[in-house]
Amino acid sequence: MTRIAVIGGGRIGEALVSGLLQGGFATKDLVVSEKSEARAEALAQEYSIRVTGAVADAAEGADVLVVAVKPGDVDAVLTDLANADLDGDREQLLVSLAAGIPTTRYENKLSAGFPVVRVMPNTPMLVGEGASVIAAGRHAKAGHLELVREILSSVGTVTVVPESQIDAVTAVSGSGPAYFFLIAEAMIDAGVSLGLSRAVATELVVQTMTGSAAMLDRSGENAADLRVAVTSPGGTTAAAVRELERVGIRHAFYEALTAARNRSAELGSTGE
Ligand SMILES: NC(=O)C1=CN([C@@H]2O[C@H](COP(=O)(O)OP(=O)(O)OC[C@H]3O[C@@H](n4cnc5c(N)ncnc54)[C@H](O)[C@@H]3O)[C@@H](O)[C@H]2O)C=CC1
Ligand SMILES: O=C(O)[C@@H]1CCC=N1
Repeated sequence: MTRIAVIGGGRIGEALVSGLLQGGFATKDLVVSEKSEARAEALAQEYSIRVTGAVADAAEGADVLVVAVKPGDVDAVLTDLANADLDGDREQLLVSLAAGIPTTRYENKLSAGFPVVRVMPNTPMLVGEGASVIAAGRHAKAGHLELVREILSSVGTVTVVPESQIDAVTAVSGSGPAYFFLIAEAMIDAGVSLGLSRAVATELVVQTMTGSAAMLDRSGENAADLRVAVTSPGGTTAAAVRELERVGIRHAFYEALTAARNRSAELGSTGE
């Protein structure tokens, strides 16, 4: 069985651990390295897995090293890995979940030829509905991509792209859940302002979003056609859409995703 070390047990590290365990991954094949003691204790309790404070301790004996720390902490992890007494006989693979950080940053610090796969995950992996996008580094072979695909497919969909597209992917699916939650929040508040209880507004918004996402996924129709089907001539939806267009909702999304893409590229060059 593949042994996985997750370095950084924060929000995305925990989402991965939780998703993998729910998908049937064995607790004995999973170890987390987490530098916050409180966080380490909480993870060990919640998931009954081994959690250690030392990166090297987690990395030794693991087949796959998943880096899930903030971009600014990646260099410190790489220094720990470079100084660790890793098992030279074992073929290891490094998988980076960090936004912005290119595979070359890892390749330049690890031993020659070390395979690296860059991943942009998203938090719905916590409930097995993640969208993970993977890109091969210079030394990653088809078999390495396949292994990463196999691991991540237990927590959602997996798409392969060239690394040059990962910043754009980060803007769409990595940050995407936040846009979605922001819209949900705004719709709930708007429902409350129209006199609905928060409980009723929340229930309606959650089901409307779940149902609409299911239609988009399963109906075979595109988003524009599905929206048109709800928009009766002279009706309520047309009145609402007119307001959304007046305040520039499309332009807002173009600008927002461009800002996220640019920020991802910036994280790659500065790390902060
Ligand atoms: N939160 C999200 O939706 C997404 C996050 N990401 C990426 O995942 C990475 C982690 O993000 P979050 O989980 O949100 O951050 P976070 O701050 O919640 O988690 C990072 C964790 O790493 C730990 N850590 C830092 N340095 C460490 C070290 N040297 N050894 C062991 N543990 C260490 C911290 O104590 C913290 O618990 C980032 O690089 C981010 O760009 C990618 C996609 C989505
Ligand atoms: O906001 C961030 O930087 C991370 C990367 C994608 C989602 N969250």
